[in-house]
Amino acid sequence: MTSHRFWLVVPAAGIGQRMQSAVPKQYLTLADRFVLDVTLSRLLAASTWAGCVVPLHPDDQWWPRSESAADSRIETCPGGAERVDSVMAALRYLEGRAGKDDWVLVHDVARPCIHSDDLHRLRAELAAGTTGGLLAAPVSDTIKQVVPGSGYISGTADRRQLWRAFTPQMFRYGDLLPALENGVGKYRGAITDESSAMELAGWQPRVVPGRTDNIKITVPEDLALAEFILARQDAG
Ligand SMILES: Nc1ccn([C@@H]2O[C@H](COP(=O)(O)OP(=O)(O)OP(=O)(O)O)[C@@H](O)[C@H]2O)c(=O)n1
Ligand SMILES: C[C@](O)(CO)[C@H](O)COP(=O)(O)O
Repeated sequence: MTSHRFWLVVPAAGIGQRMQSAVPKQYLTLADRFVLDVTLSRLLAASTWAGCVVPLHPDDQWWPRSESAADSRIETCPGGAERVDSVMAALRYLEGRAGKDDWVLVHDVARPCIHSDDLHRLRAELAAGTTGGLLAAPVSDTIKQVVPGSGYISGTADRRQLWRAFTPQMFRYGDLLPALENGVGKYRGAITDESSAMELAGWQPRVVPGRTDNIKITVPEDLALAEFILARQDAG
C-alpha cells in the first residue's frame, strides 16, 4: 500500500482586527521573532511534509522580512476574504500535486504554541483511518447561552458534549476541497473551520485530545500568554 503524503496549509492572510494592532498579528513578535516564523519553524521542524503553502494577504508587506521567506520548503499564494477562502486558495494551489488520498493539515499561523507531540499524535491516529479530524480539548468552563446584544443569559449548555476545536485539522485532499466549496456555497457563515465543512458534507471527523496551551493569538492579552507558554515549553 502506498504511504500517503502529508501537506501543510498555514492560513496567514488575516488582518487581526480583534488584536487592535496596526500590524497584523502574525507579524507581531514573540522573543524578537515574528509569530509567523515561530509557527512555521515549529511545524516544519516537527515532521516531514510533502509541501507547505502559506496563503498571504494581497497587501502583505511584512513577508519579505520574515525568516520564512528564505525557506525553500515554504510556498505562498494569495489568500482570500475569509479564512475559508484562504484555505481553499491554498488547496487549489496544490491541485495536480496533492493526491486525492494525501493528507492536508491546516494550521492557523496564529497558533504558535503547537507542540510536536500533539502533531505526531494527530498524524499517527488519523492517518490510520479515512475520516480525518482535529486537535481539540474538552471545555472546562461552564458555557452560557446569551441573548445577543442583551447580556442576559438564556441558558446553560451541556458542556459534557462540548470540545474546543484547535488546529491542525487534518483531512484528505480529495475530500476537503469539495466539502469546503460546497459548504461555502450553502452555509458560508457556518464554515469557521475545516471540520464544519466536512460535517456538513456528511463526514464524522474525530477529535484527538490535545494540549490546552495550543492557543490562538486573537486578542491583545494572548501575545504575552503565548510568549510565556513557549518559554515554558522550551524550558522542558
Ligand atoms: N481572510 C483570512 C482570515 C484569516 N486567515 C487566517 O486564519 C487564521 C485564524 O483566523 P483569525 O484568528 O480570525 O485571524 P484574523 O482573521 O486575522 O483575526 P480577526 O478575525 O481578529 O481579524 C489566522 O492565522 C489568519 O491569518 C486567513 O488566512 N485569511
Ligand atoms: C479554525 C479555528 O482556529 C478552530 O478553533 C477557529 O475556528 C478560527 O476562528 P477565527 O475566528 O477564524 O479565528
